[in-house]
Order: sequence, then structure tokens, then C-alpha cells
Amino acid sequence: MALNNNPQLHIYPTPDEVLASLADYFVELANQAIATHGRFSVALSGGNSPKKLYELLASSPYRSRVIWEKVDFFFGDERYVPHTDPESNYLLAKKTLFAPLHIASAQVFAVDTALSPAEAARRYTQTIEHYFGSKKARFDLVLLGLGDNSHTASLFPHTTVLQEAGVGAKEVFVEEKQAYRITLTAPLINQAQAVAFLVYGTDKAAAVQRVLTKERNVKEFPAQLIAPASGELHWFLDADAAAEVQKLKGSWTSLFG
Ligand SMILES: O=C(O)[C@H](O)[C@@H](O)[C@H](O)[C@H](O)COP(=O)(O)O
Repeated sequence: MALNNNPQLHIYPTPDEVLASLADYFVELANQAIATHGRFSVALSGGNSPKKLYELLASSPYRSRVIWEKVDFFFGDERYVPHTDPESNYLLAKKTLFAPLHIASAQVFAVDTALSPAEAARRYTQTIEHYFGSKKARFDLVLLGLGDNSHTASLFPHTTVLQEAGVGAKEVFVEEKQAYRITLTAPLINQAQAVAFLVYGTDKAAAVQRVLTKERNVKEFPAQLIAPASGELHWFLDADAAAEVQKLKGSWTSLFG
């Protein structure tokens, strides 16, 4: 049985090994993009999982392996809170990545959550369109996490944004959070050169199995929407998060570190 959307799986015994593997991949993509077109554009994921990745990238030896002045940072989604709020994905990245690496503000494209949700999304779409100019908006890398309910970015189950055909950012009211989020739409994510999920921990195993093996049902399993048109799709998993798909051995290749 093939896995949905034909991903490349990278499975390692522990989260630290997964993080090191993804950090290596990040560096490889960054240097390729900078060599090819002078800049590296990356949309960061939020939540807790990527915190250690950002800290790793900002530490030795990774910090010396990328010309950080040539990296431009966007957000795959943002909570509709001030940038000083502990819930803010911007604040997480600022503390763990931008500050330690002395990233200039001109390299950081944050969602303006001081605007109304709809206006913040509209402006973010404009920001992305302006950055890529007349070319099709195409991030070099989009980092994604996975919620235990199979959401990714802020593409939550049973929300209208799942049907959004537009290439840009949209506001979405998330019932279970009783809060607005601003998220990149699936069509925009799917234009990326590369998409990498970072998922670790036992609590994610069921969601990983649903997204990768269950019959397509994007309302229930929104992460199934992520299928880059011509880019690469990678899942970086630890053994706990991959436990359910491990049982399907033979249907995929795994890279144990
Ligand atoms: O803003 C966010 O919360 C994220 O972008 C979201 O999609 C996250 O990746 C998942 O909810 C997993 O979150 P954890 O890594 O905290 O489990």
C-alpha cells in the first residue's frame, strides 16, 4: 500500500536525531537556494515541536553553515494575538532563531495581528505576492507540524479554509480554540519547492497514521491536503510518532539514523 501523497519518510529512534536530520536538510536547502537564486525563503511552523529545531539551527555547528543574511522568514500560520503574547509563533521564532542569529527585521515577514483577522490575512497575502513579484509565489521550504487531530498550519478539521482555492493567507476562526488564526492556504503551501513535516511523540502516532494511510478525507484529516505540485514532500518522524505506520512495513522505505 502506497502512502498518501507519496512522501519521503525520515524516521529516527529519538526526537534529537530527527531534529538533527531536519536541521541538516534545512541547511542543504538553504545553501542550494542561495546558490541558485540568491535567497532562501522559508515559512516557519508554530507550536512547540519546532522550538528545539530553531534552537539547534541557531547553535553550533548549524549557525555557521548558512549565510543567514540571505534567508527570509515567513510564517505558515500565526495565532491572532499580539507579537508579545506567549502564544505568538512570531515570538517563539524571535526568541529561538531571529535574536540569537541577529536576523534583521527586513528579513522577517510577520503577520500583522494588530489588524482585524480578515485585514491581517489580506495584507499577508499582499506581502507574499510582493515578495515573489510576478513569479508564482513559491517558498523554498515550508515547515509544518501536525496536531493530534490531523490539522497542519491552521488548516483545522471542518473549517471553511480547507476549501479555499486561493493562493495566499486566510483568516480562520477555530472553534476548538475559540480564537482566530491566520494561515497559508493549502494551494500556496503546495506551490513550495519543499515541504517538511516535523512530528515526534507518541501522542501524534494516530494522526500520522490517519493522514498517511487513511482514504482521503481532508475535512477530517486536513494535513492530507498537503501535496506539493512539483516540490518534495518529507516527513521527519521519531519512532514514537511513526509507530502506527511502522506496522505497515514493506509499503515504504525508512531511514534509520
Ligand atoms: O500554530 C500552530 O500551532 C502550528 O502551526 C500548528 O499547526 C502546530 O504545528 C500543530 O498544532 C502541532 O503543534 P505542537 O508542535 O505544539 O504539537
